[in-house]
Amino acid sequence: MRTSIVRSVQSAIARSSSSSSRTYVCARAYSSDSVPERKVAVLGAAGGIGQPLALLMKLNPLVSKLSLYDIAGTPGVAADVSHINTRSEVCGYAGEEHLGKALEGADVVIIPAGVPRKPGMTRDDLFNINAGIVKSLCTAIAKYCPHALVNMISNPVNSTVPIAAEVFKKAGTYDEKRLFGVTTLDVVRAKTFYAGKANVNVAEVNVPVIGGHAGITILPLFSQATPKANLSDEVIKALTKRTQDGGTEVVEAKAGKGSATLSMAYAGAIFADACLKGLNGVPDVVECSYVQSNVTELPFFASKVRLGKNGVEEVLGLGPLSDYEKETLESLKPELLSSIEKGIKFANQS
Ligand SMILES: NC(=O)C1=CN([C@@H]2O[C@H](COP(=O)(O)OP(=O)(O)OC[C@H]3O[C@@H](n4cnc5c(N)ncnc54)[C@H](O)[C@@H]3O)[C@@H](O)[C@H]2O)C=CC1
Ligand SMILES: O=C([O-])CC(=O)C(=O)O
Repeated sequence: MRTSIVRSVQSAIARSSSSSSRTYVCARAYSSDSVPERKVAVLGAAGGIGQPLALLMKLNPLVSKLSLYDIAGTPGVAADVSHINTRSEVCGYAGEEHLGKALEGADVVIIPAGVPRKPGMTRDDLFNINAGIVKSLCTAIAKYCPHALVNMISNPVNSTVPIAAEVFKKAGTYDEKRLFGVTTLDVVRAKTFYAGKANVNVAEVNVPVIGGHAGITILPLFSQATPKANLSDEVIKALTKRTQDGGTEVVEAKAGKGSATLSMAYAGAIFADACLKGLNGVPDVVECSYVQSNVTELPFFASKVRLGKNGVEEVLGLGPLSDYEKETLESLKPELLSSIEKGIKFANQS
């Protein structure tokens, strides 16, 4: 992903001698026969995450159609990114009456629609607003692109993914292989924080992160981190806590102006790229994601997942855990279960 973005940017700069100005909503750049046609839709594309995510997906050579949907503001975002001379055609859709067109034929739908946290709030405090948004967007997905891979970013992810599953079940379109809670930002943070403490090249670091995506439900497995480093128990605990509180660290630093957007867009682009590679048959694509799972007794759980032509090819096991990780895993289960149940209840009563 990193290499392909750099290549796209480099070749875009090399080709930047002439660009025409376009004022229409859909703009085609150029086509390529070497990779399959893939449509990616971003719902909430005019927001803090949506805009940089739209940029990063426009730089992805695996995307042939980029569909940007929001309740307002998307024609401007679409016109802007459409001038970037990369493969994809870009279309901007604003307003619910255009949601069907935005979704039709999508292979991957990324959902960063909804309100972000302010200081003092938990992700669960977003439930009342975001649950309804996610429910209505997923109802439309079931209707217009029931086979798309859905990348859920909207918080609280621990509940919005079960809501999506229930909506799809009711519509008769649920396929557990195609629904993903995006927890990649937890992995991105764990890698960065670990590299800093272990004094290793961050580009080589791998750290699985399991559980869910809120506070103590986020469990980075530093015992499995590579390259190996001899970190003390205290340092591992501090790294775990910092990863769990990474979102809050950004919310506080932004002081009322929202939560992580740029790092989230990066993480979302990494995960969508992995989904596209899996769909295209690239072997051994593995990312952590919050999916329907039986690796624990909880119905949804984040762990390493192998991606393939149908979405989830295999939910991988947790591997060996340290005593600290075993204890932390047990203590996160009640909160995660209650967030899952809250989502299921919401979807079935409203
Ligand atoms: N999974 C993760 O790791 C992360 C998740 N998030 C979550 O992502 C969500 C979005 O965050 P930001 O982009 O910062 O918020 P934002 O407020 O900047 O953007 C949200 C966008 O969603 C749009 N929107 C609202 N209702 C909509 C609907 N019914 N259909 C389509 N679009 C709709 C808004 O118009 C807005 O443009 C929040 O819930 C936030 O908590 C944020 C960071 C990390
Ligand atoms: O903390 C938040 O509200 C946004 C988020 O999920 C993150 O940054 O991990």
